[in-house]
Amino acid sequence: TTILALPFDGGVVVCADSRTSTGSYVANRVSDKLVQLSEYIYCCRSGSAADTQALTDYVHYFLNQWSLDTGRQPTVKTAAHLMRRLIYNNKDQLQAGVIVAGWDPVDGGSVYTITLGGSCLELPFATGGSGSIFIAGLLDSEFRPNMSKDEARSLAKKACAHAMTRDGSSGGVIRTVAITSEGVDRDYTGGNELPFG
Ligand SMILES: C#CCCCC(=O)N[C@@H](Cc1ccccc1)C(=O)N[C@@H](CC(C)C)B(O)O
Repeated sequence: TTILALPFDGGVVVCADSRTSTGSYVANRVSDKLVQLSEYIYCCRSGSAADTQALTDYVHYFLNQWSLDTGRQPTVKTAAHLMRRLIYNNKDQLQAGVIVAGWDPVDGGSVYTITLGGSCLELPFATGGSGSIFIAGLLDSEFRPNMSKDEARSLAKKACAHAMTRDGSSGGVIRTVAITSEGVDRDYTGGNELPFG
């Protein structure tokens, strides 16, 4: 997997490849690793498909319940710490490396990475999954705060494409979601490969 989250002026773009693998077999070449946790918050999944599906189901449920009780939207920080608690408290049974990112009126666009051990770090931008090692330097050199939405989306796709080329566990299409106060806007690049392509 290759996942990343890049804040920009007014929001954040999240990005992922679409490969689920079991060894060298590609179990799903069109997976969706970008999961909506609440109206303006998304989770980028890496690690065990099963564990991260269960974790995002729980956090989505908790945030939805909280919004129904309070009539408010949760902050990204709240979503990230809910996720962190679940991962930390079950660390011996989970394989989940996730990025929680989104927009809220308190902090604007923000990004939290949660490691396998359950530590939660807010970062200027984040990348994760097996493919992230190939693009750490590219992003260090090319990421700038306060880019435009289109600049951030283009950089995300460029970085993800390089990782998908080099990492055998990443591939398929490049999915992105741009999250701002106006809502969420999803797209994908690639696809239409021949069935054996
Ligand atoms: C189908 C099936 C069985 C396992 C599928 C399955 O979880 N694959 C994992 C790799 C993995 C992990 C832990 C145990 C085994 C196999 C996978 O592709 N993870 C990608 C992200 C998830 C969210 C799709 B990525 O991190 O490469």
